[in-house]
Amino acid sequence: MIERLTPSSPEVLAVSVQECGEALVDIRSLGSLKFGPPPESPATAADYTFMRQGIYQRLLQAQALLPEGISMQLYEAYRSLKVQEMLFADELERVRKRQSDISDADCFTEATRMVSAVAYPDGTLNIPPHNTGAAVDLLLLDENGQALDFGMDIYRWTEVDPDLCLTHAPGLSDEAVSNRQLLVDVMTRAGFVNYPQEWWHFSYGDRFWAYLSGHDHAIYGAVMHA
Ligand SMILES: C[C@@H](N)C(=O)N[C@H](C)C(=O)O
Ligand SMILES: [Zn+2]
Repeated sequence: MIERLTPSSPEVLAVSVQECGEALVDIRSLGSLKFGPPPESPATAADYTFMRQGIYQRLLQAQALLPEGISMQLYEAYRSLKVQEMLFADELERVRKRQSDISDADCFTEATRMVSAVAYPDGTLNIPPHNTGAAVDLLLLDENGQALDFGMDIYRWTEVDPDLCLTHAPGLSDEAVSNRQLLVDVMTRAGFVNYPQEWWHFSYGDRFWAYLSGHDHAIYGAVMHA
C-alpha cells in the first residue's frame, strides 16, 4: 500500500491544538461568497456554509486575487461528526469493493485518503478538518456562473478514480492543470494549504495546516455548530 500524508496520519494527529475560540459565521447571510447546493446528502444542509470568521476573511482575500470574471464557489465548509462518520463509512465500503484483498487495517488507511476518520480503530479520536470550521472545499466559476474545467466534476468525487482528484493528477488537459493551479495559487497567497490528494480541499489553522506549514500548534480544533 502507498504511504500518504493525510489529515488522519499519525504525524498530523500528534500536532497540538491551542483553540483560539473564533466564532463560526454563515456565508449564506454575508453575501460575498457563492455556494452550491448542499453536497453529499441533505444531512449537510444545515452546516455546510458555516466556517470560522478568519477563514471567511481569508477566502475574501483569495477571491480578490482571481482574474476579472472568475469567482469562487463553496462546495462545503463545516461538517458535523455525524456526516463525517457517514461519509467515512461509505468510503470504507467503496475501498473494500475496489480492493477486496487488503487487510482491514489497510482498508481503513486507504479510506482516510478521501475522507478523514472520526476515530481510529484503537478508539483514539481524530479531529476531522471540516469539523474545525477551518477547511473548505471550493471550485471556481466563469462569468456565466459555470464551473471552470478542473478535469472532473467535484460533485462526482466518489465516482472517479481517486488519482484524478490529485491536485497534480497525471493526464489532465492544459486547461484543467491551469485552473487547478489558479485555485491553489490564490488560496496559497491567502495563507491556506492544499490537501494534495484533493484539488478542491484547503485549510488554514487546523492540524494539517500546522503540520504542512511548520507551525508547532493548530489554532482551530473541533467546534460544535448547534
Ligand atoms: C469528503 C471529501 N470532500 C473531504 O472533505 N475529504 C477530506 C480528506 C476530509 O474528509 O477531511
Ligand atoms: Zn474538504
